[in-house]
Formats: sequence, C-alpha cells, structure tokens
Amino acid sequence: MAKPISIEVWNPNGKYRVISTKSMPGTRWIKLLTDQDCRVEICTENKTILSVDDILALIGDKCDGVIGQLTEDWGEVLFSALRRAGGTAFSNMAVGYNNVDVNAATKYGIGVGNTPGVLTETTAELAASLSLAASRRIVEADQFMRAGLYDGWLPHLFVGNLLKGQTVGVIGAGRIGSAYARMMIEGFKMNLIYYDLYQATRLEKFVTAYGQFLKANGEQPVTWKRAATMEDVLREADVISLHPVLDKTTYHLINKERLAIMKKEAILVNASRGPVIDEVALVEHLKVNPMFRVGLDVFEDEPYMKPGLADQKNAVVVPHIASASKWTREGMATLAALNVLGKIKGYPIWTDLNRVDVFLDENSPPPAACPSIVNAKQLGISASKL
Ligand SMILES: NC(=O)c1ccc[n+]([C@@H]2O[C@H](COP(=O)([O-])OP(=O)(O)OC[C@H]3O[C@@H](n4cnc5c(N)ncnc54)[C@H](O)[C@@H]3O)[C@@H](O)[C@H]2O)c1
Ligand SMILES: O=C(O)[C@H](O)CO
Repeated sequence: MAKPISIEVWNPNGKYRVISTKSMPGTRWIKLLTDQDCRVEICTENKTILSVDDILALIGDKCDGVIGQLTEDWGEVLFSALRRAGGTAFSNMAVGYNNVDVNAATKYGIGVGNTPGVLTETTAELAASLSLAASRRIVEADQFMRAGLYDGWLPHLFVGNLLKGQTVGVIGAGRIGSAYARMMIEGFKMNLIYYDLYQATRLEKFVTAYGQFLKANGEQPVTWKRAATMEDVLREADVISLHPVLDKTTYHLINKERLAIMKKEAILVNASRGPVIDEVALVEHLKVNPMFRVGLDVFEDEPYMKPGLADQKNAVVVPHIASASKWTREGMATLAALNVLGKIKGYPIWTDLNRVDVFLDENSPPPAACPSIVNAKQLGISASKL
C-alpha cells in the first residue's frame, strides 16, 4: 500500500476535490476555490520534488482537479489515474509546460492549464538582472569584498562590459523575450537583433518609435533587426538572452558549434529552460574563454549543475527564481486555481492573454472563464465572449 501523504484541508465538505501538490503563495487562490464549493487539499509533505507515486497517492480514487508544479512528471500514468478518479482538470503553476504530456491529457479529456502573462515582466527583470550581474561582474566583486581582498581602487579592478550602444540579441521574442528586449533598449539604449519563428511586430514598432524619440532629442537612435538565422544573432550580439519555449526544436539550441561563433566577450543569459543550452559544452566554453560570461537561472539537469560549472567565475547562477516576485507568484497561483475551477465548472476559455489582469484584481470577482488551457481547442472548449 502506498505511504500516506500529509495534507492540509480547506473546506472539508466541498463538493469538488481539488489538490495542490505544493503550498502556493497567497490565500486568494484558496478562497476562490472554496467559495465555489471545492474542498482544497494542499500537500504538506516535506519533500521538494514529488514523485509520480507520491502524486498517485494524493489523487486517490476521487479527485476532480490538480494544481501541479513544473518539477513533476505529468504524463500517461498521472493523467490516466486522474481520469479514473473522475478528474477533468489540471494546471501547471507555470507558463512553461514541457513537463506535461499534453497529448496524454487530451486523450483522457483533461484540460492542461498554464499561467502566461502574470510572470512576463518579473521574468524579464531577472534576465535583465543576470545581464547586468554578468556584464559588470557583480557576484565576483561581491565575493572579493566579503573575502576581505579589497585594499584600494585600481584601474584594472573588475573591469566589465558597457551595455550602452551595444547590441542585445533575443532568441524567442515572445512575451518575455519582448519585455526583456524593451528593458535593455529603454534602460541602456542598446540596439536589437532578434530571432523568432514569428515576426515580433509590436516590439519592432516600439523600437522604431523609441529610436525616433531619441533622434528628436539629439541622441543616437536605437535600431532593430529581425535576423534570418539564429547564427546571425549569435555572431552580432554583445548580450544574448534566451526566451523560447522548450521543445524538440529548441533542445540544445546553444551547442558547442554555436558557442564558437559568439563574440569572445559576449554575455549569454538563460531564464527559459536549462536544456536549451548544452551545459557540458557551455562549461568547456567558459573554461577556455574567461571573458565570455553567462547568467543562468535554469539548468539542464535541474536541480544539479553539470560538473565544473560551479567553479567558473565567469558564470552567475541562481536557482530558477525568474518568476519569484510576490505579486507574480500569487498571481500564478490564482491563474492555476482558476484554470482548474473553470474546467471543472465547464467555463469557456479566456481569449486575450494580454488581459489576464482581470483575473488578478483582488477587489472584484474573476470572470467566469478559464484563464489559459493549452489544449482548449482539442477538447472543444468554447471561447469566452466576456
Ligand atoms: N526561468 C523561469 O522562471 C521562467 C519563467 C517564465 C517562463 N519561463 C520559460 O520561458 C518560456 C517563454 O515564455 P513566454 O511567456 O515568453 O512564452 P511565449 O510563447 O510568449 O514566447 C516563446 C517564444 O519562443 C518562440 N519560439 C518557439 N520555438 C522557437 C525556435 N525554435 N526558435 C526561436 N524561437 C522560438 C515562439 O515563437 C515565441 O515567440 C516558457 O515556455 C518557459 O519555459 C521560465
Ligand atoms: O515556466 C515558468 O512559469 C517558470 O519556469 C516558473 O516561473
């Protein structure tokens, strides 16, 4: 028999049993569910990553919906168990859903929710922070101070890269990539080169208008270019930030050959998913190119780093915290809960992901819609008219 899993229960007499595999920030998400007749069970097991067996034990034989995490493996085994337990709803508390087998969920009629929009600016801000930390060697300099090694100003001490007037490269200019590009362009007057499968029209218009504004004020205008190939970005840019989804087209997008064509003093930032970079190749590249720097929020074998990475002074590493602002994390919890609630209640799908704010307003009830269900079309969920 499976080991019992410890849980905290809200609204024990609720009609719909909804599980959250982790405690999530804020309480609004719990209230939204309990107000709508859900019994909410939050896993309190003292274990960072739950196994498939742990989650099977949580689902049990009656469960209407689950809010899960990006560290969990949501595939055939869990979706078939959820279906057997009467469930129709699942949401990741994340925008990325590479940990989810959407086809398996669809096969069992289960909606897969995610949380786009609410983390765009927060994640872009972390990518910008990593760009600055790497270019100005902030972490190395901090460690030097704390080690008591500073004995006076020196002309060569921790010399880094100036961003102003340099070129920022964005690979994957979707919501987060575009927000990051704007920060680097507005903040540091960098020129843009980007690569995406689709044209980033709004971003292009913004850079054009900002360039005209600068020119009208007697300043050097910023420019943009949509690259025909990813290699063009890698060759031309001084700072390159990766923001694509992780799928088979982006696995090891940055490999040994592509690292070799980047500038020797380039800065590479990754706040997308670890496997977008071949991390073994990256460690080798960092070793032989001390002026090349990286800022990493995500890792190929998370939570582990590939051997040698931690020893590299030219790498700034943080533990997957790009979406970690209070507002964003509470918002992610709310969107995930509303995805599950909406699917259970048979609500239509929200169609304007640029307007997820309406679900986050504490002072008014959220629309009767599912904020974001990635397989809505396959499941025949209708579009909201709100
Ligand atoms: N580190 C974190 O905490 C964190 C936080 C949020 C999101 N993310 C990751 O960032 C990703 C992007 O989020 P988003 O909200 O901007 O999504 P998005 O869908 O708006 O943007 C992704 C972009 O990648 C582009 N793309 C897809 N395949 C590509 C390819 N082969 N080459 C180039 N571009 C390609 C798409 O066309 C799209 O424009 C998420 O899927 C998630 O994995 C990480
Ligand atoms: O995909 C996501 O949402 C992140 O990785 C967690 O914020």
